Parts: sequence; C-alpha cells; structure tokens
Amino acid sequence: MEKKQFQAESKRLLEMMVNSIYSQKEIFLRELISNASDAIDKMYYRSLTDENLQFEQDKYAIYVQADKEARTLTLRDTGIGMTKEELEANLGTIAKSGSLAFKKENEIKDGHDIIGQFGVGFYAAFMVADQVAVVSRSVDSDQAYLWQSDGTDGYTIEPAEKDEVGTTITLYLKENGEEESFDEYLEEYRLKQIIKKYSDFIRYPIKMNVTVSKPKEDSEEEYTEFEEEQTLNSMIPIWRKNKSELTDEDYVQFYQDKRYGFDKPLEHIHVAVDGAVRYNAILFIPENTPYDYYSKEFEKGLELYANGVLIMEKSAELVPDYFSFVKGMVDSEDLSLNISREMLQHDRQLQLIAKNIKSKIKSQLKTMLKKDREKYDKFYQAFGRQLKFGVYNDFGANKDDLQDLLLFHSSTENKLVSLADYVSRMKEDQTHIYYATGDSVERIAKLPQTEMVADKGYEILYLTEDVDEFAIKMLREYDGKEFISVSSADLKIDDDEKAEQETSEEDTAMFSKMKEILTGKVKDVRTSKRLKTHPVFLAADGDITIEMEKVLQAMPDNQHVKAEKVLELNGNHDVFASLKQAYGQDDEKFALYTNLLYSQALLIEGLPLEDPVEFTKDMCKVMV
Ligand SMILES: Nc1ncnc2c1ncn2[C@@H]1O[C@H](COP(=O)(O)OP(=O)(O)OP(=O)(O)O)[C@@H](O)[C@H]1O
Repeated sequence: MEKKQFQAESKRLLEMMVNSIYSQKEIFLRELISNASDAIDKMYYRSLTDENLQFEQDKYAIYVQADKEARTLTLRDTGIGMTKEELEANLGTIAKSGSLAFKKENEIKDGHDIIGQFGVGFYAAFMVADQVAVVSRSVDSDQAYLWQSDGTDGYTIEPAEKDEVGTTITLYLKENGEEESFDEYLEEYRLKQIIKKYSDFIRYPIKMNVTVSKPKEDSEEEYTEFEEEQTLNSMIPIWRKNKSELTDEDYVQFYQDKRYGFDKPLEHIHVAVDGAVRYNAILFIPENTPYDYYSKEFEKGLELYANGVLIMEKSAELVPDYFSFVKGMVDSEDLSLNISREMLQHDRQLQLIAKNIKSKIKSQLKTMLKKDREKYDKFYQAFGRQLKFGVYNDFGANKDDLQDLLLFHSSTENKLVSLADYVSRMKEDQTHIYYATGDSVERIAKLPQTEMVADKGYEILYLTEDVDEFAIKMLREYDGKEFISVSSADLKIDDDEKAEQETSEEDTAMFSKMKEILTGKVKDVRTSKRLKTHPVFLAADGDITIEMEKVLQAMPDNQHVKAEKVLELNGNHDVFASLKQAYGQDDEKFALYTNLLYSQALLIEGLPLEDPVEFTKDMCKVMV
C-alpha cells in the first residue's frame, strides 16, 4: 500500500502558531536572544574540536538596536551563522530545530547551554513584525545570504553582503492598531525591561546603544545627550557561582535587584543539587511580612528558569502554602518545557524539585531555631502565623513537618517556647501539655481556670492568636503527650482535691435550679476542681472551646457554632456560701446572684454581656 505524507498547510500553521502559542508578545525578544546565544555557544563547541577556531569570549556579543524612524528592531550576533541550506532548513521549516540537531550531532550530553529545541521560537518574531529579514554568514562560508519573509507568503533567499560571520535579524514592526501598539518595542526603557526580565542571565553580553544625558561641563543645569553602548544583562547567574565566592552582601544585592521585596532578606538558602534532578536555587526568607501577605491578593511562587532563561515569574508549585513567604528562584536544566516555554510538559521534575526545596527550607528553619534564636524569633513574628495555618490546613497533612517549628508564649518563661522545650521541662508526674487561650498573655495569666494547673507547677502554653487553638487541636499530641486546655472538663490531674469537692445532694438540686434560671445559656452548672481564689468560671464541654466559638463567630461565613458552656463554681469561695444561703430562702436574690455570676463568667472569658443594662441594674440591686 502506498504511504502518503501528511501535508501541512504551512501558512495556516504559522498563523496558528504565532497567535496561539505565546500568551505575551514580548516573548519574541527572549526567543531571538536565546537563538543568538545558542549560535555563539555553537561557536564555542566548534572551537573545542576545530583547531583553526579560537574562542575568545569577549569577541562574542549580541547587539540590539531600535530605529524609531524606520520602525525596525535589529538583533545582531557574532555566532556561528547559517549557510544558505541552513537558512532554508531551519527558518523555512516550522518545527525544525537546527539547535537540537547540533546537540545530537555533537553528542553534547551536558549541552545545557543550548536553549533551542522545538524549532518554533524564531517565528515569534511575526507576532510583532510583518516583515523579517535575516542576513547570515556561516562560519563555513564566505558568502552571506538574505532570508526574507512576511510570515504569510513563504520566503525568499538571495545572496547578500556581510563582512563578519554571524546573523543579523531585522524586524519591521507591524503598524499600530486601535487596540495594540508595537511602538513600545522601539523604546529603550521597554527593551531594557524585557531583556532584564527574561534574558538577564544569558552568558554573553547583550549590548545596546542607549541615550544618556550628562550635565554640561560648564553648567550644572544644562544637560547634553549622547549615545553610549551599554551591556544590559548581568550575564553570570549568581546561583551558578560557588557559595564560597559569594558574600552576604551579594545575596542582599541579588534580592534587591530582583525586587523580591523592599526589605532585606533575613536568611538566604543557596542550593545546588546534582542528583536525580539537577537544579540550582537561591531562596530567601524576607525580614518583614509583605503588606498583602495575609490577603487574597498575595501570590506565592518562585521564579523558574530553564538554563538561565526565565520561564515563569511565579511558579506556585515550587513552594507549599505554609512556606509561601519564601522568595527566590530555581534554575534547572532538566525541565520538560512545553513549546511556548511558558509551562512544563509534565511536572515530575518540578515535583521533585519542590519536595527537595521544602525539606531545605524546613531544615534551614530548624537550624535557625537551634543556633540563632534571636533571628528565629524575628522570623516567627513575621511568618509564624502561616506555619500554624499550615498545621491546621489540609486536615493536618503537614503537621509532622511543622510541629517543631512552632513557638508559643508560656506561663513560666518570658519568651516564646517550642514544644520540645516544653516537653523537656515537664514535671515528673505531668502527663499532658496544658494550654490556655485568650487575647493576650496578660489576660490569660489572670484567667481563673489557670490557677489549679499553675499551682501544680505545670507550665501552660498561652495561645493568643485565633489560629493557635485550631492548630493545637489538629496536632492532638506532641511526643506522645496530649494537649489539654486548662478549661476542659477533665484536667487529667489526679488529686485528692477531687474528693474534697464531691457534690452534695443539696448542691445538685441548687445547680438544677440555676440551670433553669440560665436556660439556653449554659448546658450545666457544677462545682469546679480548678478554681482556687476565683468564685466562678465558664468552662466548655465537647470539642468546641469558647475561644474557638469566638473565632468561628467572627468569620464571614459564621456557622453559628456554639461551645457547650458550663458554669463552674468554686465551692470553697465565700460567694458560694452566700449563694447557698439565698437558695430556698429568697428566690429573687438567688436568681440575682445566679445571673450576676453568669455575667461575671462571660466577662472573664471576654464574651459580650447579653444585656449590659440588665447587668448594671443587677449590680445596683446588690449595692443598695
Ligand atoms: N541567530 C541565529 N544564528 C544561527 N542559527 C540560528 C539563529 N536563529 C535561529 N537559528 C537556527 O534556526 C533554528 C530554528 O530556530 P527557532 O528559534 O525557530 O527554534 P529553536 O531555537 O531551535 O527551538 P525553540 O523553539 O525551542 O527556541 C535554530 O535551531 C537554529 O539552528
């Protein structure tokens, strides 16, 4: 059977490609510069085997020049150039990559400097130009050729004049339309911006004549303008340098040049991995919380480079949410890019890198916590909240990774403490980790429910942020020790006091009466095992504590989740005696006392009084 070739309608294909592959037109410049860099790299590789060819690094450069009058943008390189046949094959055939072929022919396994592989990047020029002229002279030929095309009607090739080996590409920019202007690609600042963004780390200098103004010699107010050739890219990616060559200032400079933040980095992590996946990364932990950090506007992610060429400005997949404060970049030669280089084909490599990065950040933070506590405290102040969200989110999937990075206020220490610190200080008879919640350390320290635990000499973690208790509940335990709130019904303290406070039958009847008075407000009334000097306290039975109720109520999608409140009374307090006296003798007084005790308990918990006017009236009744 006769086998037929597919016929490609090149014109249509080119049109489709030009208009659908790339999401941003500015990319054309990245593609042409990458081609120029590849062409110079090929000269380098050629010089390794060709004795007649000397590769002198400083002879090689890429020149960019705009001509506003002619509305042209020209790129010139001193690379390997193309013969007539190569022009035809490489620029006349879509998806034919001379660079990929070069890599294969020369068996360049570590040919990681060569960027091109798909054979389409060049055509990105037609997104901004309606006519492209390429004059090229190959290192293997004395004759130069001009390749020309309008991107729709094929191309022409004819002999041309060119003194030096290399390639000059001239783009005749499209006319400005109503919605689109192409003039921006003639503006110096714009070209500089695009080059800096995508091609900053191309290894050869990208040069442009730029207009500079200087004060005139004899006057400070008058300026003269003149042209100066400037190199626009930094060329050497600092992440490829050896760590020992770099100073802290170099990293700060990089952080600021890249505008990762307006602050200074608190810490940097320089990674060079050469294993199952090869990559370099420079990661930063900023000093300050970005103003929009805890808002929806904040976008996490690291810059992603493939061979020094920017692929993505914010690759979110590279950092987990709980480390979303980390800024920086990753460069890898092992990424399977898609044709536009804007995305990755499949993200196995990316996942590997992300996993690796996660553990690097974690271990760096652990080291900081251990070795430089002051710095860690600073970090924790800025981003600790995010770590706690990390413990809570995803149903606690990451809690093991994060639990050792958490810090909390403490009843016994005048500083934030880690869970490991706490456990190391636990008393011999202590089986649980105690915590108390409230708006501030000062307020928690005064809470009646902390009395008993504190009296036992047990340390109490003070949870002051809304997310704290949710994170603790998600952790459930640390090092085999369960967390327990000082407000919980059973404090797990075996004590004789328990026996002391057994409830008598008479008290039970009195509590039922109180429950009746407080219908809908409390689930139960009972004597407290934990109160020492205070008369009353509002406990919560069940999983939802009063602090959690407060947080949930404040959320926009308030689910009306309520804690099961229990009024606990101190049986040893004088107030309890007064209450007992009123019970059965003076119903009005008994109701008054009950309501007042309940209101006091609400106030201690930081809960709003249901009826402040009624409360003051009750107070007055007691006073007169
Ligand atoms: N400035 C140049 N000097 C020498 N050869 C070039 C130049 N520009 C392009 N070429 C040749 O043309 C081929 C096609 O270029 P094109 O940009 O379309 O694809 P590519 O660079 O190979 O791959 P990619 O689509 O991944 O960028 C290149 O592989 C290269 O052989």
